[in-house]
Amino acid sequence: MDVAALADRLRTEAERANERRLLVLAGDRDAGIDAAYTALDAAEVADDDVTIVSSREGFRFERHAPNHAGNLLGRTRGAVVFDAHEKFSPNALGQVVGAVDGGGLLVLLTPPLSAWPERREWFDDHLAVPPFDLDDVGTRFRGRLVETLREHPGVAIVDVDSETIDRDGLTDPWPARPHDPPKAPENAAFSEVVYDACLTADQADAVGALEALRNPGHAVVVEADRGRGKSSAAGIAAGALAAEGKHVLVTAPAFRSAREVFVRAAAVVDSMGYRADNGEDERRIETTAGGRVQFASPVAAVDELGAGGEVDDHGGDDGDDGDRDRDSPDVVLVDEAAALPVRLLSEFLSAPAVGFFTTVRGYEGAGRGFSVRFRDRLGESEFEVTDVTLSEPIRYAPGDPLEIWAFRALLLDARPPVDQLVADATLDSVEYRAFTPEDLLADEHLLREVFGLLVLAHYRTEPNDLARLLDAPNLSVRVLLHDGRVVSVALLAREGGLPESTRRKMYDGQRVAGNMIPDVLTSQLRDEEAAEPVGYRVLRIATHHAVRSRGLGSRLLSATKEEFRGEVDWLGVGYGATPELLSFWRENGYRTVHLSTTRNDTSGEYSAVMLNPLSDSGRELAERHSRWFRERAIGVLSDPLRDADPDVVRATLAATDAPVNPSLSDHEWRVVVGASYGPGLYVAAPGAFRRLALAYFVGGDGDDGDSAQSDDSTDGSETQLSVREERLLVRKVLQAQLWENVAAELDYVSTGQCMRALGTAFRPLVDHYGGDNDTVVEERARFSDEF
Ligand SMILES: CC(=O)SCCNC(=O)CCNC(=O)[C@H](O)C(C)(C)COP(=O)(O)OP(=O)(O)OC[C@H]1O[C@@H](n2cnc3c(N)ncnc32)[C@H](O)[C@@H]1OP(=O)(O)O
Ligand SMILES: Nc1ncnc2c1ncn2[C@@H]1O[C@H](COP(=O)(O)OP(=O)(O)OP(=O)(O)O)[C@@H](O)[C@H]1O
Repeated sequence: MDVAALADRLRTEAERANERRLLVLAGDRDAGIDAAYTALDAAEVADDDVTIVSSREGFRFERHAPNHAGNLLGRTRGAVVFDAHEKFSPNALGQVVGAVDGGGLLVLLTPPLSAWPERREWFDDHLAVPPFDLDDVGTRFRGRLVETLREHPGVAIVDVDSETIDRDGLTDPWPARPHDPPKAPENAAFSEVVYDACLTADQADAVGALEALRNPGHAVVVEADRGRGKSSAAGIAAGALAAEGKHVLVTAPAFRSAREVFVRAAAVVDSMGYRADNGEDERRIETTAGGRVQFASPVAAVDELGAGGEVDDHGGDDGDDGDRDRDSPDVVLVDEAAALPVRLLSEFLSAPAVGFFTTVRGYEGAGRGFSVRFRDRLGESEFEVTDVTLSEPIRYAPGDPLEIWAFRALLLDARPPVDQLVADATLDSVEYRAFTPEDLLADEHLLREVFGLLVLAHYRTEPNDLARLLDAPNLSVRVLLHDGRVVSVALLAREGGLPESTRRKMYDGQRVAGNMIPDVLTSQLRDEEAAEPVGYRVLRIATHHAVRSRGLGSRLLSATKEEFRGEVDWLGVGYGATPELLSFWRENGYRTVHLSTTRNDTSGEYSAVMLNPLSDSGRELAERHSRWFRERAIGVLSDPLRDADPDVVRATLAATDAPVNPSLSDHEWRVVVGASYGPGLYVAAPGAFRRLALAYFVGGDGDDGDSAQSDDSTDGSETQLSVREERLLVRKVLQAQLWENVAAELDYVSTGQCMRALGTAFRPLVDHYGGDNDTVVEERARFSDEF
């Protein structure tokens, strides 16, 4: 049998079973490309149904460069040729696999399989971060990948150099069973045309469940693996709702993943005859009933909800301000919800009705913060929640061998241990362990648990991270085991220790990969010595959801600290700042040295950078940067960080290790005492109030960011303000917001009341920081009768 005959048989078999087949063409690149043409001709895939992903150009097929393989997400193609000879990445592989249609072929062009793992590749360059070089990068990911190719059913391997077929990949499958026909639920509210648009019974059930969103107070969660038609179900329901006059706001991490929603919504609106012309905007569909379906990025969608619909930002706005809509959405549909952080998802709970669409196992949205953490929160909300699962694949038959192979090769279905196995974990039952990449590779269970826990807890873990875990020379894994099962994991990246020449380059603005903390401290914060000490950055940490808040995360960090004391200068971390996480890191001895001045696009969070020194030079580094952070805090909070969440600001400052001396002049004290105890005005000397507020937040007079718990309570200590007062200090004094806005946000009945509350809030600060100052004592005495 030659390549042509093999491809023909693979295709015939694939079509019969409505499954996909994988044809690996291993060997010389040109010979592989020629063989791919031969195979596609023999398999009779139409040219316009083929996509090639390659760094080369000049094919007669649709072509994408490997770094744009994401263009295939959510698409359906008869065959995809993936040229892995140049610029191969695990992510790109994950992105292309899902796009192959049932009855179609994935053709993978690789170097000779026995040599591929050892070959130094483009992706390896990314793993060879200074001070490591290419020779330090492992070969395990590709080694494991090749093994899976040799083992899995449905995978054919041809050696194009010797023109031999190593495996034919034929499985002689049963013919595909037809889909159960979709049917409308009894007493359906949407019209029959809507259900006619569904492809499977599962999809019709999902649309039936989504009818609930016609009324406020309902939430629907649709879960499925990739390619089950969930975006389409969202689109069909969106179209039907818009045809009833509803304003449906659709959001997703990128418009790309929501495109299918709009295609289906447009088709439904058209077939119902409700389409209103709104030009060429593919992100907005209007209906003659006055409804619409409209896209907004997650952060813009949250703004739109918060602003009662005043913002109409959908990323590609052409700026026709005159057309801006002022009514807020009736329904929000969140596609690829699992790819969004829980904090952002929670914001959608302010919508009147909301649908969440999540991929359970797949390239995008692999993070399952959704199912684990957010699902509980949704259950506790006011919404009446309906869950639907789509299990029947639409593109291909259930049990498709290519899907099974991809799950295994990229660990898309990795999971932490089941809850029951770890439920009894305590600080006494766990054991701290270091695992090398060899250990992980040798024990598939362990690898799945470690990676599964990272995926579960972090919304951005992707196939490239699996390769990093196995091959990157700068990464280390530390875990806590309970009865041999992984309950807590930390992924550490070695950073710093860079030679002078590299430090100089960094200082001069050149990016040095894999050294996030030294890079921020050197290039942004202008410290040419910052990359000299060596440290470990905690890249990721996660505790199994069933055993959180038992001190395990903290134990893992303290054990790490003990292990590395004497070996490196610092431990550090950089992450999307939330009040809870800031408090977790602070409790574990990490101190703020930076809060980024731009928000993360997806989460909308500002990143905090924190250090925990282990040696004298680490301490010098941490102290110097804590001090600089304190010195610039007033400037950045009143400018780029003006809109940062006040609770994040409180917790960030509480985790700063550099006491502030407010040092007010006598005149400034008079203004502050006047505004607190008498008729003076804040505006007469805002700078003085800022320094006092900063001293209060940083100084830690009993405040640890979470001690002030109820809005108006205090912990009894003299200088402890209530949470509301602290927020007032952040918003008005540190962030220089307008009185009107502050009063509205913090529920003061008037700006006058808000102003008075600010004066009152400053009294304990005046007493504490100015208690020994003669001017303060005198001034305060003048007002003591009145107040
Ligand atoms: C670089 C990074 O990885 S930053 C991101 C950290 N990781 C994550 O957010 C993944 C999901 N979260 C988790 O896996 C865990 O919550 C961890 C790793 C943050 C903490 O692990 P745990 O074993 O629960 O830690 P531990 O029990 O020692 O400390 C818990 C304390 O952390 C704080 N905390 C941290 N995150 C949260 C949170 N999301 N919600 C509530 N409290 C939190 C609380 O103060 C909590 O104390 P409490 O339970 O008394 O309220
Ligand atoms: N009702 C439908 N009518 C026509 N085509 C459909 C329908 N439902 C799904 N499809 C097609 O099936 C494929 C998968 O559907 P869809 O993108 O909605 O699934 P998904 O679960 O969101 O998949 P992915 O996770 O890959 O984005 C798409 O090519 C889509 O066009």
